[in-house]
Amino acid sequence: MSNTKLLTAATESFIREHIQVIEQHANLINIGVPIPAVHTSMAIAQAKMPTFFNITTADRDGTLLFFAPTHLNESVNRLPIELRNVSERDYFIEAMVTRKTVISDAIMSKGVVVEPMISIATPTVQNEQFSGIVFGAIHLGAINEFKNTVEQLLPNKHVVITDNLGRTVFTDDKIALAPLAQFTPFPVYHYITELLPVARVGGNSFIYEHRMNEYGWHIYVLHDTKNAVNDIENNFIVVGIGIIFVICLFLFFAHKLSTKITAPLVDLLNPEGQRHTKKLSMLGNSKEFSDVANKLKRTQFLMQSFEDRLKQQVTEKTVQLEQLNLQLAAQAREDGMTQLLNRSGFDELAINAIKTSYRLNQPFSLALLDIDHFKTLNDSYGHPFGDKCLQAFAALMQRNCKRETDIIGRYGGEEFIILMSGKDVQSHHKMMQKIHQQTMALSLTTQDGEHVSFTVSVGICSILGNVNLNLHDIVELADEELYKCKRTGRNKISSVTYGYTNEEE
Ligand SMILES: Nc1nc2c(ncn2[C@@H]2O[C@H](COP(=O)(O)OP(=O)(O)OP(=O)(O)O)[C@@H](O)[C@H]2O)c(=O)[nH]1
Repeated sequence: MSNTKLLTAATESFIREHIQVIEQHANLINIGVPIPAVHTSMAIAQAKMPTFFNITTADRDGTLLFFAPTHLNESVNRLPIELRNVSERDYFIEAMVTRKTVISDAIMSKGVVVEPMISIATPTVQNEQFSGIVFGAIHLGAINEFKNTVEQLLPNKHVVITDNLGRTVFTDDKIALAPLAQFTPFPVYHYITELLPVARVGGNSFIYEHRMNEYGWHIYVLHDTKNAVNDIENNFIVVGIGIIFVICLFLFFAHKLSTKITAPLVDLLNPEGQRHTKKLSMLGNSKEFSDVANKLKRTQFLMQSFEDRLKQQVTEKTVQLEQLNLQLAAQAREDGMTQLLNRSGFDELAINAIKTSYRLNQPFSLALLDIDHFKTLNDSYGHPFGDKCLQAFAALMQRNCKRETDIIGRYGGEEFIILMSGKDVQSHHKMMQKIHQQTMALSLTTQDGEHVSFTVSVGICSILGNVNLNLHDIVELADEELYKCKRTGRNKISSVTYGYTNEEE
């Protein structure tokens, strides 16, 4: 039961209890019990119920007839008539008119005792005529019933009870509200509590609960806003931690569940094979699962085949590319017209061959061969014929220089080069003589059917032992010999030997 409901029930039973006493005595009068006996009973009742500071009878004009406690009767009788008459009081008038028990608003008593009070008035009726009232004044300052209830049930809360006009009937000791003080809380709303009404009492703010009892009294239970806000904030933390805990728990179980589902699927894709068997059985052998498993296996198989095919294609392409690279490299070193090495191709091989010869202390010769008057050939028979001569001369060289160690190249234009290693330099010279003679014997037919021959000049540089000359030096020396040939009439061989002898032929 809520706080206000409890208190509402308590106030109702409090009022009912007091009504009963008043109505009992009115009834005694109504049924004709001798008045002295009724007065005696009233005095006893008042003594037993100290919240009644008096239980009184008045005649039909409102004049007080009897006053309990009886020791005040004399004082009452000495009062001026207007103070001994209650005919102007609302509770008297209402009881007279309605012929029913009336509970007054919270008012000040008058007469011998002036205190805040609530009057319970019951009309008396004799010969069906209104004959007066029996009424008891509840001393608001002496209400202790609720105090105990409040202290026991609501130790940290405050209670305000008002009549139906908002005049204070009761407050606990901690609230500084005088009896009869007006208490009509005007709800303002707190930023945290938002929807909870907040009342201000004596400069303090309280969140309040409100209820009205069946007699029109208002019951307010006040909560200190600081405590209430703290309570709410604490609850926020507790609720927040609770929510986080629940989320964590949910995530944990969600993870467990997802792992339980996905682990066997992942395991299915594991090429190690049968490890999934146990996990599969965890899920049961449902048709859906075996469908998924089969599809995954099929996908895995397709992926594997695709990967294998891809690897094979990559390997094939790599080999093709390597071959292409070799071809390109070879082409880069080759003279397109004669298929001999070009200058850079020749240099690359010749440098290594020279180094090897030096290391092995082997003799070697380098010869430059230049077709004589080649320009005239071109000019006389045309450039294509010139090309034909170049190709024929290249073929002639290749036919003669068949040793593995012979390196032949076209060094530019109509100039050819050959490096001969091993054996003796005489054999190199003989080889050049052979080429020289065969060139003279070579006869090429022009487009016009004319037979044309040409000659070649040859400059040779032979090296015996390690003379510390590099390719460039040796080419220059051979070129000097070639120049000598050209200068002295062409169609000649001139040679120089380093490390042994210098000979001109
Ligand atoms: N047909 C043809 N001619 C070329 C090629 N490369 C260079 N020539 C020509 O070869 C000729 C070389 O002429 P020159 O350097 O004066 O030499 P030459 O006429 O042989 O005179 P000498 O060497 O002094 O006997 C030039 O006319 C070039 O145009 C080629 O690939 N094909």
